[in-house]
Amino acid sequence: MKVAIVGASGYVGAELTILLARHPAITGMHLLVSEFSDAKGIRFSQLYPRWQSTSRFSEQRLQAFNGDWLATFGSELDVVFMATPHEYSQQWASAFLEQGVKVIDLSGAFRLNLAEDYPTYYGFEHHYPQLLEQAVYGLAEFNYQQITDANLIAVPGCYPTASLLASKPVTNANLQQPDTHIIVNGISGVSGAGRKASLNSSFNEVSLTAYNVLQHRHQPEISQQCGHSVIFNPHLAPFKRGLMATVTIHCHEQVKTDDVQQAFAKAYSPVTTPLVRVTQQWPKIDDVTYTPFANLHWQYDEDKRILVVSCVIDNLLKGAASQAVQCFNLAMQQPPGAALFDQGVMA
Ligand SMILES: NC(=O)C1=CN([C@@H]2O[C@H](COP(=O)(O)OP(=O)(O)OC[C@H]3O[C@@H](n4cnc5c(N)ncnc54)[C@H](OP(=O)(O)O)[C@@H]3O)[C@@H](O)[C@H]2O)C=CC1
Ligand SMILES: CC(=O)N[C@@H](CCC(=O)OP(=O)(O)O)C(=O)O
Repeated sequence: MKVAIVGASGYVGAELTILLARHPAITGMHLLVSEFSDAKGIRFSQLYPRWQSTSRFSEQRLQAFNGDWLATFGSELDVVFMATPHEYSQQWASAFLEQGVKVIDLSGAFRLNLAEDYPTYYGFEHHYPQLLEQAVYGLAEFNYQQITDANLIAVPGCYPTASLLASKPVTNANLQQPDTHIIVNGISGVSGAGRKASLNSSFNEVSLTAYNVLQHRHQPEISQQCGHSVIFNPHLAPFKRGLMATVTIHCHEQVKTDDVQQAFAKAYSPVTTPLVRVTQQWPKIDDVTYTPFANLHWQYDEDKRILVVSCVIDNLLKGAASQAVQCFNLAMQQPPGAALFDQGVMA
């Protein structure tokens, strides 16, 4: 199969380049950047020397992407991965779909159901409401059937991935008290903000802080996918990679510890969902960085009917690139662990 990665110079695109190079079914890969990118024409390994001589496509040059490129090379592609800004993904996805290319988009351009939410949460008008209807949400552990049949896959955001892995077993089993909010406290490393320089993500400026409280674009995404009202408090922390979401859920009066146990056992098992591990202790970010795994642990107070679930992921892998590869494997009828793990161990 032949694939392209648009945004291959960015953090997420670079992780994808390395993961997909390990994929046995991929025979060709185009690495693309924006038309006026500083990275245009240079080799991937010059930008990311860590991968020099270690990966199949790392000596390839980054090419400028535009309409001419698409007209010349689009028809030879099976799948395009868009690791680009939201507005840019929104603008280009339909052109790939028209050429018969499956689109796996890692931005937020196709994650929300309603076009009218885009100006509020993303700051632009959405011009493709029909694609919002068509897009399948790529949370692989829950939407595997729809992903298998999809042409346009919206890979979840990093915070929503950890938040939903923690909360969906509970909301799918209807254990939550209806007239309450699910409260999500999220903490992300700085790579969550992407590679581009900005004052807020510069080394001397970052110190643990809440940000975008009550207005972050991931709040409607989490709420839409778990079907319950959510309060989302994101925090930025001074480490490079990794993300934790700790979720507090008020359960209804019939809920016992056994019900919670059964809800998580139904959602996750080492055989059917090997990338999600329910652990015996509270998970740490270092348990999962540089891996495609999500680790989670929960505790329930039967008297107060309060359930707390904490989930950790690598924001660039399970929160983006490796989850996109899970979607690729489902959509292209590949083994679920291809390029990701072999019997539970990183490939
Ligand atoms: N970082 C994270 O933890 C996560 C990020 N995401 C999403 O993934 C996407 C990529 O994020 P990330 O890698 O962090 O961001 P980066 O800023 O690191 O990379 C962005 C990439 O997009 C390219 N790009 C920018 N503008 C254009 C354009 N007009 N045309 C074509 N390419 C363009 C850049 O290339 P160049 O500037 O060289 O042209 C670069 O390769 C974003 O939508 C982000 O929201 C999703 C989940 C997690
Ligand atoms: C630390 C940090 O800045 N994180 C990013 C989230 C990155 C991500 O996963 O989200 P999208 O794909 O929705 O952009 C933020 O809060 O905007």
